[in-house]
Amino acid sequence: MTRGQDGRSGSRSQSGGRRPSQGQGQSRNQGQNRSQGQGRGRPRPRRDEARTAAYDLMRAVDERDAYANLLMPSLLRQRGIAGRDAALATELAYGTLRGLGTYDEVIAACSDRAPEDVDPPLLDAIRLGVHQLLRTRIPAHAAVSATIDLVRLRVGDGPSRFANAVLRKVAGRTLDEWLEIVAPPASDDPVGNLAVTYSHPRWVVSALRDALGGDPGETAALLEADNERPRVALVARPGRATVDELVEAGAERAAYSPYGAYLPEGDPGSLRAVGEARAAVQDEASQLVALALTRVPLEHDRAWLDMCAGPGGKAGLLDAVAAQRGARLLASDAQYHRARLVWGTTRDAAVVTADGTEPAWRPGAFDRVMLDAPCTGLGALRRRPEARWRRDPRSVPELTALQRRLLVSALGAVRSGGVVAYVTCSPHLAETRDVVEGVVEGVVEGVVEGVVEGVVEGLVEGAAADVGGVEVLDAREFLPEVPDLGDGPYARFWPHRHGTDAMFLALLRRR
Ligand SMILES: C[S@@+](CC[C@H](N)C(=O)[O-])C[C@H]1O[C@@H](n2cnc3c(N)ncnc32)[C@H](O)[C@@H]1O
Repeated sequence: MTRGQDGRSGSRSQSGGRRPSQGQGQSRNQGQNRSQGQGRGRPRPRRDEARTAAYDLMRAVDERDAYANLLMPSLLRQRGIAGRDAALATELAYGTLRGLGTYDEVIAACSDRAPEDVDPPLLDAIRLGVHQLLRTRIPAHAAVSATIDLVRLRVGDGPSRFANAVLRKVAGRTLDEWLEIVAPPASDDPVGNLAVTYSHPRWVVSALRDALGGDPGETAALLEADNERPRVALVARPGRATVDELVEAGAERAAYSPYGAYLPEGDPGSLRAVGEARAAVQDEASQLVALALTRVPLEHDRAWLDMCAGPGGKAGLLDAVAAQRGARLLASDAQYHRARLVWGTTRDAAVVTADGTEPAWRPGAFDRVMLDAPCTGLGALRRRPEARWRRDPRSVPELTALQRRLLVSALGAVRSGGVVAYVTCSPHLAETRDVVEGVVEGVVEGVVEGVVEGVVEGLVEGAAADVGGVEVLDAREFLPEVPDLGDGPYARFWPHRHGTDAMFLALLRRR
């Protein structure tokens, strides 16, 4: 996994070039690698299935842009790795991918070469070793020798000497001790300090901090939560499954969503309700933003639209609620293969492939519209271990322009008095507050004029701000069971507050 310029979480100059003196860093590991004799007569390297699988996954992420969480299950299955070995392989790969921003700083401090000058296959193996040394209870000698064997098998004998030298130095200190050395002081560079400490790109730290109002303590809590593996959340689609059914199958009732449950262990696909698409894996905040849209009282309530529906998580829930109310959902996505997935999550909905910015429906046709907009996904970093390094801040302006156009189109699709939910799984202010305020103020660059009659100026402040053509509802009022959703009128979910993805919800009513 390479980190681009913008994604870099720090550099040697940031950490002031502070290097541990030679000889330091060997106490914990001294002599532990003697069995790794050099040169001839060296024992053949042993292949460790869990570590090899973790390493191969990291290489696939780097070389083929693979998604770790999608590839890992099939890789484990193909190799017949199960049980504790599968858990170890997954923990090592995901943990290393998440932590590599920190680990590269430590590697830089232990080597004459900057990480970007190290051959990527070798660098990945060293990162895997550093993760074991600094974040697991694997004994140092086992972590080092297993990594050296891995390097010899996958990269070569020569590079194993470099890896050995680096890892022996790394092993001499704890993670906290290394952070004292490699993270820039918070007083000089608060963003850099958080970026190195919690292994996030600087620009992501800045965006998340701004979204949290600048509070450094809360930003740290969020970044820490991003490094945890999320619990498996389930939704029981109403009228099709019940939470009781999921609880009987081993799940625990969710804290907030009336349709939610958490599965502490096991494969959710093995649950009967999930196999029959009556229930599904779905983040609790995703459930709640969809429910909030359905809870806004409307006199006439027949036609619902999910404008960016693929792969169909929210559409599955909206479809089930609509069926209970005698309403009908149209689920649409610009991409055919994404729209096709919605067939699997819905029963009664009509599903089409359509570009939301060029509506395939007549204006004002719908009572409720869900716009779950394409976004940077900065709120779902827990789910994809490598995602934080892949996101590019240069994509933000392009995304926000699309989000504005889609929101204008969504407001055009809803009838007078109808309601639009604008949702992102990103808390970035540019993608959330600024998009809504921009559209409400009528500042929409490059949008066909007149798509939405009556979208007029007005600043969104406080609860239920009335802004002429569009009324911004206080979204929190439709989620009374959830605390700490922010100052309104939007609802903001956070991993460190709610145990969910960071998700943004604005509810807009056409006048
Ligand atoms: C955040 S995802 C939606 C997730 C979905 N609502 C769910 O809960 O499973 C955004 C979706 O928007 C779609 N999309 C992107 N641009 C679009 C456009 N111009 N019109 C319609 N859909 C679009 C993408 O293909 C993607 O499936």
